[in-house]
Amino acid sequence: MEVTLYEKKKEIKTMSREIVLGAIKNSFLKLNPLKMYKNPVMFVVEVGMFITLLATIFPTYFGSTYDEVGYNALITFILFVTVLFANFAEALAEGRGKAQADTLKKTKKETMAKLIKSDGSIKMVKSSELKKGDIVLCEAGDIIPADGEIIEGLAAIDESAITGESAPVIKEAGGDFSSVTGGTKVISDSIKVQVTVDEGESFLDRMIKMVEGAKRQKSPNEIALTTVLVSLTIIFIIVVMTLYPMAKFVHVRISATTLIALLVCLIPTTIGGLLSAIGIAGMDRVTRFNVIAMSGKAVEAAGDIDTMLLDKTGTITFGNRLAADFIPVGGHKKEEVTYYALVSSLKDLTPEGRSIVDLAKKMGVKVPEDILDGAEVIEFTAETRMSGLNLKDGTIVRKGSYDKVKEYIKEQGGEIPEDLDKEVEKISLLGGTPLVVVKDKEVLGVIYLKDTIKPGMKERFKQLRAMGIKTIMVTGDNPLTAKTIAEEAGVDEFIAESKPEDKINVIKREQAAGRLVAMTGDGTNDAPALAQADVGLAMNSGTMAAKEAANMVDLDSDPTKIIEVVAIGKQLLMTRGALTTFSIANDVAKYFAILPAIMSDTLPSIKVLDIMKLSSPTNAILSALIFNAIIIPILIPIAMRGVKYRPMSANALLARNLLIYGLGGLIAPFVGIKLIDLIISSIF
Ligand SMILES: Nc1ncnc2c1ncn2[C@@H]1O[C@H](COP(=O)(O)OP(=O)(O)OP(=O)(O)O)[C@@H](O)[C@H]1O
Ligand SMILES: [K+]
Ligand SMILES: [Mg+2]
Repeated sequence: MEVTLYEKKKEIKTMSREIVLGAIKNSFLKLNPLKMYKNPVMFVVEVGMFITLLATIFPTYFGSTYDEVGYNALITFILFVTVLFANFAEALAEGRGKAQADTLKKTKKETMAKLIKSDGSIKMVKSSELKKGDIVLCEAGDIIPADGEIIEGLAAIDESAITGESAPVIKEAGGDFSSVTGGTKVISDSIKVQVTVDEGESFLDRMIKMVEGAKRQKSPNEIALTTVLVSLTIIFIIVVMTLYPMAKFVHVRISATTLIALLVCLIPTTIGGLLSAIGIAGMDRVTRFNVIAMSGKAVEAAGDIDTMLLDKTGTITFGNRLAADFIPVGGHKKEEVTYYALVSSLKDLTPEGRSIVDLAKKMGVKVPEDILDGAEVIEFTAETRMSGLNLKDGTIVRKGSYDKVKEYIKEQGGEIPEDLDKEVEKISLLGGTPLVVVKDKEVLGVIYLKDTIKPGMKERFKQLRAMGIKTIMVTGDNPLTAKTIAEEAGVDEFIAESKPEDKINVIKREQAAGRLVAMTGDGTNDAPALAQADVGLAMNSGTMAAKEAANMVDLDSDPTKIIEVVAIGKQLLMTRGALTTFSIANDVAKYFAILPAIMSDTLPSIKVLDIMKLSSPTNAILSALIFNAIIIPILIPIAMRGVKYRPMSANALLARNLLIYGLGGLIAPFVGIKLIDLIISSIF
């Protein structure tokens, strides 16, 4: 099973000359101990370096002889390079984000806004002067001055500055596509926009802060791991310190420099040096998928997801549910149901409604020109699942979901035709959505709304199952349609005829069972559920409320991208785990490489342990320390790219990683140190 992980990745230059040069400069700036202490393991190395530096200048105070000044200087230099390598890893990871932030900042320039005053007149003001609640006019060619909701009109908007997608999107007042983002451009028509945020809190501001890492805080997982690394470091400091009196007791002289070299080899410098780079790079990978994550914690939570909530229409299916046929029931004629289906949809602006009008007109059905005069519009809501018109002559026309229409007919005291069930079932078994058409209290027939499952969904759900993630489809559609689509797409569970609040209940139920839940959504009524979910991915096309509640926003508005986000989160957790395993295994191996070499001169009995046969004790220490330093840059590509990822269960992954990174970590130092020793001994 292959992963589709990087398929859609936008090709952004990841490692430009500027980024590398900037990272080199920043790795020196990060040497400042006031910054360095935030990375405790590397801070210990830096302190060690200062001590060996002093031992180079005043050797006798530190148990060295004047003969060893060169050795002390060399150790100091290697330690310096070790710290620098670690800083470079972090700076490189940060650099990519900074480059992206710079591009975004260019988008965020001061523009002039057409503020509509309370008397209706227009005043030109600077965009930075706008406040929440202000109403502005945006016409073709204007840059939208602030985030807001369209309160009047419809326009084509170029959002490429933010999404990178050049095709314009249509935004209009009312519904789930009414939010606009500051910095985007109106291409045609004009809209009135109510500003929804104050200066400095806009979506663009949040994006810039996020990619710059200004908001980057250590995630709980990172903090926990740092605590483990610090504990290990403290243990090794104690071990190395007790080594001194022990050596003295058996008349082995060990200088402070050698002890520090030994300490640095033993403490987890590899993972200590790469830890923050792994986290930053993980977030960066999400960003390059055009998903903005509000925190590293959110990305990691995605890696731990147990349950994923998806809606049917638009996520699993294409979502452009189009009318395909009109089917009469109860002895009515096809013309009749087609006509009233058309009438019921004349003012229905949903894609479903518009497709009904299109199909009926294509079939040649016409309505009187004055039919809408004095008619009352009943708009579709997810709550009522019906829409229609109350005509001036008293005729009531409705269309809606099977269950709601049945309720409605019962209330009106009407009859349900016997053949309705059969027709509804037929459509549902095809995975279509049946809409029942009603005139007054009579059922006329059914509209067949056709929808298609996106290609490759089955594969994707299979991958999710392989990762141990349960998928639940939550849909407003009827149980039979839901069942058909659920089976065809291969989701694990489905909930049909659900109201918006059902989503939040499902999330709460799963969380109460101790599971971490992800969901995608775009509507204002999704906002509470997006906030409740551990990972909430909002669509950029959706409402501001949804975007604010979620902890991630997909700029491409592709609901299935949650699958990639989960994969990236898992990859981030795995990379951190793998490199931690490698680092610690490495340190254990180094212990067996160096200690026999140091001791075997004076303690011949230790010789049996000296399997590496290094050229001299001094060379053993130098080789180990050099290996310890260069393993950091060698692993930078893995830290940045993430370890190879294949969907499989957590246990299988753990076993695989222990094998590769644990065993690899044990063997690598023996090979590496031996090689370096061969080189050193041939030089000196
Ligand atoms: N324009 C409309 N007029 C009347 N009824 C509609 C209209 N659109 C949809 N319906 C009915 O309402 C139901 C619920 O619609 P809603 O959009 O809330 O959910 P859905 O799109 O079916 O499911 P999902 O939650 O997967 O998107 C639909 O299954 C359909 O029966
Ligand atoms: K180490
Ligand atoms: Mg829907």
